[in-house]
Amino acid sequence: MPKTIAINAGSSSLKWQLYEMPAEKVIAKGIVERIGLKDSIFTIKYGEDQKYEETMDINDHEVAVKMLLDKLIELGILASYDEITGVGHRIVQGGKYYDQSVIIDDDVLHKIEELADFAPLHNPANLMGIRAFKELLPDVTNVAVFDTAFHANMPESNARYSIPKEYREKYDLRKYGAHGTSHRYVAERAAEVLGRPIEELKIITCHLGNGASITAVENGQSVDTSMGFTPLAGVTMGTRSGDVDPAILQYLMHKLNIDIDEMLNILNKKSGLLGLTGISSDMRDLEDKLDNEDVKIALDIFTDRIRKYIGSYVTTMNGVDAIVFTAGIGENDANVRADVINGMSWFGCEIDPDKNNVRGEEKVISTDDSKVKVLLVPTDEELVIARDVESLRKNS
Ligand SMILES: Nc1ncnc2c1ncn2[C@@H]1O[C@H](COP(=O)(O)OP(=O)(O)O)[C@@H](O)[C@H]1O
Ligand SMILES: CC(=O)OP(=O)(O)O
Ligand SMILES: [Mg+2]
Repeated sequence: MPKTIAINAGSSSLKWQLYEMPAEKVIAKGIVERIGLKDSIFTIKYGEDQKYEETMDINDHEVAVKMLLDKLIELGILASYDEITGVGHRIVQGGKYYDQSVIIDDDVLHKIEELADFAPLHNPANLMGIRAFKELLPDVTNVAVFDTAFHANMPESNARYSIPKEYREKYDLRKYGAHGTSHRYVAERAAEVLGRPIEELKIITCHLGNGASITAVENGQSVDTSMGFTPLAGVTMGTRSGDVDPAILQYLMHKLNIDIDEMLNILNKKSGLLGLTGISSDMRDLEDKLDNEDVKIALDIFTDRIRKYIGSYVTTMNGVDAIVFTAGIGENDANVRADVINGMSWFGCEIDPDKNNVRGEEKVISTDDSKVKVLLVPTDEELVIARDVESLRKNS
């Protein structure tokens, strides 16, 4: 049976899942963390609860991929490399070029590279993943699945910034959004759970992971989303500021005597929950520290910004039928879900504390008479990637 690997490469990590297709069965999955640092951590989960873990120095993505392929054989998960018929890569930015997944050739590779400024934390890392697989498995089909694809056809009035037309046209300045694979998947699942055609629904999807974004989905299409030209915009995230007054940049750059790269590094990597608390970017490290005033305010900011985007998207769509929570925080954190929804009773939205007391399960968590349904839907970007690889591979 053909096997497909779905890859989500970050700057210092590589998450992957190996599927048997078309059965869509996960046969192994894992993560390589701390690539390029001392004591990289290599983990594989497979079979019935079996786990392989090793700590060693893994210098770059190619070494990580080589080790992954070797271990798949050593652990008997694969008999040979030839069993892998497709590799799918999560690519954050597809810019103006892509509104659907494509097989990666030299031109695609070049465009992903060209778009690095449109997703500086992500596209360069995604490229490292592609190059590593192309080097080690040169004959296998590689497919790019873009975070931006789902948002590519949003109404112009939502995608444009109020800046001079000449710059917009010359430099492709617009809202591209991100996490689209996840927003699309959870919106479709939510319609399924509610037993209604997605074409009839107005849905707001909240992808709350390390990066976080909110999307308005009408008629099954993304009509607006909180991330912008890059994934820095929108709600407060783990280390990213989300929306700020752009005049802060000039003011701080003068005060600190720093250049724009350093300024953006502060907004991308030192802000958000980490910057607000000075403690951690990880929600799990903050929730037991509510006696710390900065932590308390940071968590209020986190949920408040999400609630404001939801409110604005209710206006964008002139209504909402369902609000969906997903990703690391959205799937695991009942307090965040409750804090976001409590205070929205004015438009008929009420969470059921008992139903909400759950983790990672696909279900409705609003009260029976809540006019707007609230759902928890675990995302599965890897499955969407594997499906796209399989369909492009078959048709190529
Ligand atoms: N049990 C939990 N409670 C609260 N937050 C959690 C929990 N588990 C994971 N998270 C949060 O999820 C985040 C990671 O989400 P994830 O979707 O995996 O992010 P990414 O794909 O961007 O790496 C972590 O930063 C952490 O804050
Ligand atoms: C686009 C984005 O923010 O992705 P991630 O959440 O994986 O950082
Ligand atoms: Mg993610």
